[in-house]
Amino acid sequence: MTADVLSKGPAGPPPDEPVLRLEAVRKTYGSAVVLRDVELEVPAHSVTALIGASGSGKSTLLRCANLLEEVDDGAIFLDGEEITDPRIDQDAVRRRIGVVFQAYNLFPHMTVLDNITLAPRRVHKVPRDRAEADARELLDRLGLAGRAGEYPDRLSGGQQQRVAIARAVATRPRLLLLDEVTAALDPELVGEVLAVIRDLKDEGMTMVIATHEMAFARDVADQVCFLDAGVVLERGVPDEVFGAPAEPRTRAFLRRLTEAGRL
Ligand SMILES: Nc1ncnc2c1ncn2[C@@H]1O[C@H](COP(=O)(O)OP(=O)(O)OP(=O)(O)O)[C@@H](O)[C@H]1O
Repeated sequence: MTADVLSKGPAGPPPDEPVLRLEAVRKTYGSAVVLRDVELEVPAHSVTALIGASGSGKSTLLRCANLLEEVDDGAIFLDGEEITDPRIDQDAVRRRIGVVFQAYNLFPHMTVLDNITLAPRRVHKVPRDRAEADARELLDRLGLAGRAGEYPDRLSGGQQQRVAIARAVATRPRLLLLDEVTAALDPELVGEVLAVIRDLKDEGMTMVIATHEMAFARDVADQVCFLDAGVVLERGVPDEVFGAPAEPRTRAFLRRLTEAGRL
């Protein structure tokens, strides 16, 4: 898919406007500062990987971007529109952002097909026939053809997570946020989920991915941001951040991973 196909025409944002932009974002929980002056730009059709130790603020950043958390200071823009403006219609913003978490959060009493078509039909008012045809096509692409009528508990963790990703992209979001989507999976199921994310990248989906899968981040990301205690300490293309990190704390983080056999 080309940028032309996805652009919003004359009324849309300027072509060089990042899909997501964070300006001096600060987030606290009580007296703890969890995000500190975070700046981030996510260009259209690019993948940003957020890496960093547990507790460094990766999930919080994603939750702020999706307005699940209120920022204390700074501003967040989606296609150039400030979404942290209190006058904004938050539901309308969330309709433009897909989110997938570590826990798949599928509705257990609904079939795979109903899980995927619920938001397109109820929220986006897509007619049932159309929503179901789109969902079946998606399932096909994600290697889940024939699973439409199953209930989630009949599927493996990897299959459930692929359904969760299908559900998130069924509404054709402008931006997809993925938070540790392989963390709950058995190691042998991780690859199938990562393959799906790689396919979405190839189709031009703009994504921000919080991950502990360093090899994947290095392989799939256009930009890697290393978070350390709520600060984006280092950012760059994967070869810079992984190959020649400038900051001692990035080097120490990567060394720990190497020693643990995870890099
Ligand atoms: N709702 C909350 N209330 C209070 N503190 C919170 C809350 N959510 C997160 N925190 C704290 O904010 C900090 C950042 O957490 P966050 O989940 O964003 O880190 P993370 O980098 O995503 O970690 P992980 O890799 O383990 O998922 C942590 O110290 C965490 O304890």
